[in-house]
Amino acid sequence: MITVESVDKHYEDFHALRGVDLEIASGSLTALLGPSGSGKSTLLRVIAGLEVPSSGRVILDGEDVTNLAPQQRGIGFVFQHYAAFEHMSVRDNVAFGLKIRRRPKAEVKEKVDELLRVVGLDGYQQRYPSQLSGGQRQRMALARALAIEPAVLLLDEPFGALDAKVRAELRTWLRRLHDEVHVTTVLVTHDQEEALDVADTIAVMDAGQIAQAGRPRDLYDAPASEFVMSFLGPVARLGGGLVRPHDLDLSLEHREGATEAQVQRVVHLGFEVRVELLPADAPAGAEPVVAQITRAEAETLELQAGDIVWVRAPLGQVPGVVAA
Ligand SMILES: Nc1ncnc2c1ncn2[C@@H]1O[C@H](COP(=O)(O)OP(=O)(O)OP(=O)(O)O)[C@@H](O)[C@H]1O
Repeated sequence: MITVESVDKHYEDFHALRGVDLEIASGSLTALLGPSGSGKSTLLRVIAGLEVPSSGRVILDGEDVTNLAPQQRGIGFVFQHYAAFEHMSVRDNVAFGLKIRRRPKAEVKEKVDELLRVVGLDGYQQRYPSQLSGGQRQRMALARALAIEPAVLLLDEPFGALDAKVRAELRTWLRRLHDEVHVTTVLVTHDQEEALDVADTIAVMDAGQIAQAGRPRDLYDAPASEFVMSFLGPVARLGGGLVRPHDLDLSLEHREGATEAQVQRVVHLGFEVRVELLPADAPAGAEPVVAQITRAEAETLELQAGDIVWVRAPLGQVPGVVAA
């Protein structure tokens, strides 16, 4: 268990972390999610011991480590741009931490082979980093971080520099790797899809504070604020409140609680259909309200640009009120 207790971090006159309290369960995969500058990396670096908090404590498995150096914390770290030893083979890169700890040769070889299998780089032992793809380099970085059997694995946008397809593959892979090795993992990301896909707990950060922490589903279904709601997925603003586009209900007749709107555009996205609507009471120049409906619904309604429809939030979810 990692406990972050009332942590503040000031950089001269900038207040980067503001009273952060967070509990990270042993064996979990927790994502720190938030916009650029919200303090994700700073919090990760405080947990790692690369930054000393201005006040507050970091407790690892019951031990106050606030004043311990990073190498005394049993932590593996992977950054976005991994600095590999370019003149060393993949085997030697992964073996590095074990050799420093003067482990017997046979044990090192066995361990490195096992790790390279786990990260899907078996057979790459003799290659050099320059002969690997970006995704393979990051997997080698993970193998290297895992080699010392850290109590905690900290990942700062580890796939950030890679293209979207490789990122998606690697996060599926990371999830499976985590299921296999169960090391307590904290992942920094600004990508909500990545966090929802991979993490079992998400802590959403906003301006140096934890806006909300919990299971991905709970955050998605019961966001504590408009900030959390809009950060975790698409939103539509209707009658002053936020709703999910797929929760909007369209009909051709007036219904209780519905708002009259004109269809601006109907976009077919395969299975789903996006309907851009302009509410009758919208001020001039307002952004359209986007509703997401199924193809079958769109066919039943026979929607076309220019049509008048009635749109409402789900019953019981009054626009203007966000679940607390
Ligand atoms: N060494 C430093 N000196 C001064 N200010 C800093 C320092 N490191 C970070 N900051 C500031 O602290 C704030 C939080 O930075 P941090 O890197 O933690 O954000 P982040 O959420 O990880 O952002 P990103 O997604 O862009 O990496 C930023 O406004 C940043 O400019």
